[in-house]
Amino acid sequence: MNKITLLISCRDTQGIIASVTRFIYKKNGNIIYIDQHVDMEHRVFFMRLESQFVEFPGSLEDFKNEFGHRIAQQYGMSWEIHTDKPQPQMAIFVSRYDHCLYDLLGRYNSGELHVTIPFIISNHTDLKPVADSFGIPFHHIPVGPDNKEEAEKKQLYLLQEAGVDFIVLARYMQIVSEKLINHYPHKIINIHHSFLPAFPGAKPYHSAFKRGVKIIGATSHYVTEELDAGPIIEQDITRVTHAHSIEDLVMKGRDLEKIVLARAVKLHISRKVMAHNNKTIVFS
Ligand SMILES: Nc1nc2c(c(=O)[nH]1)N[C@@H](CN(C=O)c1ccc(C(=O)N[C@@H](CCC(=O)O)C(=O)O)cc1)CN2
Repeated sequence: MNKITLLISCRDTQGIIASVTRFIYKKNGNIIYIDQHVDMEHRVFFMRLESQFVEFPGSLEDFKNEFGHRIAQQYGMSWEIHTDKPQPQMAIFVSRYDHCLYDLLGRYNSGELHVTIPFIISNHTDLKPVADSFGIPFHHIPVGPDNKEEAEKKQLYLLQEAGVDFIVLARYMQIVSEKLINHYPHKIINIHHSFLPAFPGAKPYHSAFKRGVKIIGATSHYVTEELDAGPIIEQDITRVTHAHSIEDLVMKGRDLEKIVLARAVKLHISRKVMAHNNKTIVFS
């Protein structure tokens, strides 16, 4: 069975759903999922639709061209059509912390993540044995104050050569540049180890401990140039008390980071996230 996932956004007006579903119907598609949201403040309409086809009507390119000319242009839509095959290519960037990397590779190994991981990139060599144990190529690209541009050129070459679709920063402790972000707009997913907007930056657990908070959290967001300020995809929290040391906060936080990052990555893979005005619509 052929399945497509359609994501659209456009100025809100009457008849959008009717026009789109009629087009799918005329192409003998069976709609198996449909959800929509209207940003009432900005009058913007968002929709996610999945349709199955017993026999896909011609080529995907022809389908896209016809949808573009007959429907999307009429409403001034931004739109994407995705198929389940080929699986998206997901690159992982990591530094020295291994908990998110192990979690993602474990889920990948058990078939939970419908992606292909072509390689892992790191600015340190510490986690190469982890990559080796899962049989995934590991590229060590050191990053220092004097070679950030050169390092990113190497990263971009590997990413483009492998046809990478999106990047996961699994506790990658380097600021990525506008150049890399512009090549992958809303396609770089970071896990930040705090309940944003509280405690951005490299040492949130220390800041949380010093502040004496009673709740800590983790946030997964799309990366933008501004540090830890991109559209939030997923968050979660846990309660802490005066009795918890910084080390306790770090340990409790790690579990949250793994869960939140995995949820965000799976939502992205399922094409259930649409970014708009530095926020996200996350379909169920
Ligand atoms: N352009 C962006 N790059 C990155 C983001 C982001 O939101 N936008 N998130 C970070 C991850 N991160 C927190 O989640 C983070 C990573 C690193 C730092 C930091 O201050 N790094 C120092 C160097 C630290 C080191 O070498 O260990 C630096 O780069 O000068 C803060 C927050 C990933 N990149």
